Amino acid sequence: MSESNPFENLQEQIEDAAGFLPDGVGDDVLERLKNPERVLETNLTVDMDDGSIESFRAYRSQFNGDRGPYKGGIRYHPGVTRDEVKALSGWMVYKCAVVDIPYGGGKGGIVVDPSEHSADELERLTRSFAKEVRPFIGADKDIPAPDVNTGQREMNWIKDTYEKLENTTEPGVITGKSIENGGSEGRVEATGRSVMFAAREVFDYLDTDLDGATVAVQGYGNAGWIAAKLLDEQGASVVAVSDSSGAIHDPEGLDPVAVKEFKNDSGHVTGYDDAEELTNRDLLTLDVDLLVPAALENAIDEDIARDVQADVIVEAANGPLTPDADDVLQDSDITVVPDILANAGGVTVSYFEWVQNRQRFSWTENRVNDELERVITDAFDELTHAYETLDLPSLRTAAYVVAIQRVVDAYTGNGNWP
Ligand SMILES: NC(=O)C1=CN([C@@H]2O[C@H](COP(=O)(O)OP(=O)(O)OC[C@H]3O[C@@H](n4cnc5c(N)ncnc54)[C@H](O)[C@@H]3O)[C@@H](O)[C@H]2O)C=CC1
Ligand SMILES: O=C(O)CCC(=O)C(=O)O
Repeated sequence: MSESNPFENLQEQIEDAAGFLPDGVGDDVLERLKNPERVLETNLTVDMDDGSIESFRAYRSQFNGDRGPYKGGIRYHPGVTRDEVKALSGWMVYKCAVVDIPYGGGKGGIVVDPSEHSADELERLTRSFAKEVRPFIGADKDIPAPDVNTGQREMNWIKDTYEKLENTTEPGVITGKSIENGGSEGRVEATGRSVMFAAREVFDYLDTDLDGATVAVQGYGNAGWIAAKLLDEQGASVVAVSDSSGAIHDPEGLDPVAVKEFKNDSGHVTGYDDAEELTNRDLLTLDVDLLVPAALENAIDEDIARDVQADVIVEAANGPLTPDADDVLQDSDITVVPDILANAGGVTVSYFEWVQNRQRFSWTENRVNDELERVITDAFDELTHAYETLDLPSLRTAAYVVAIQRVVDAYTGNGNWP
């Protein structure tokens, strides 16, 4: 994986796109668009099961709140850094803007390898984080959600801690909860589902068929495995998948559900059936119709990009391509559907969860999925419209132009500028 700094990459993406805004944007506003409003950085001290105490660095970045409360997930990973969290919070701003949901962007992270801790230790760590961020979060302030290595369990702990400390019931303080705790139908599948919708829309736009297309998926967690399953249901053939253990390949097509069951039992995708094993790099350069990076940022750098053979990339992960890789792929006429649209299903259904929590009224799974489909297809149409009418260099630039314009309009509409 490249050492490229995700925060610098985010800033480069914003700067590049801002140059294409029809009315331009002043330098002072551009600085605001490129930098977080505030970052909480703290140390969590947590009791371990053996009686010792360990401390963990933790962050919450609130990047921009011009369009609504800060919104974004919480990541548990040993590689979390302040700059990574800042970048992820910035991508949330433009993601919420491109799908036009009324949120700003935020993101949190804790430097921890969850596989090295018991459930009790993770609960104490999560509740300690919730106590630390409590003054800054709330259904109208900042609404966390799941990201890498966090899910319903952690969201339930945060909701419970917050509500006890505030002596209230406020399920909308966090999304991605279990259904019994106020979660929404369809949230677990939402990120992978929007990746599938984005793939379907771009294949249609390019006048090619998703039915029968070959697909490689990097990362077999929440986003990757659901994308693989739903793409398979659309008739695509998922020929390769990977996780941090390595990659597996079957040119005849893998069964995504059977691979997931194997991973649930064994902890990894490698060793599945008699599938050929590949390196993680080999998976990224397979000759497939569609490549879905669904692991971490900077998975594809300039060097790997030169060897990519896929015709289309749909980004399930946040920031999986470095800007240099993006340039190489553009020169090779490989179409990239950017993360801020393709994986926006997660936050969109989080928004539906928040709306349901506020209304104290639950939607059916069909309603959630239908509304999600509408949001993603409308956003894809707006993006391709901007791409064509403004003659923009890539769909990523188009997504940022649409999104930045919305953030600037909200900021200036508040009477801030010019
Ligand atoms: N969970 C969600 O709702 C959303 C997630 N995302 C993004 O999707 C990406 C994945 O997130 P989740 O699926 O939630 O995380 P997850 O923790 O469920 O899964 C991550 C997967 O990536 C694999 N992985 C890690 N390093 C790898 C490598 N070098 N090569 C191959 N596989 C590798 C892991 O083994 C695991 O299978 C992240 O970039 C996240 O920010 C984006 C929007 C929403
Ligand atoms: O569901 C959410 O609010 C945010 C999900 C997230 O962290 C992301 O889209 O990267």
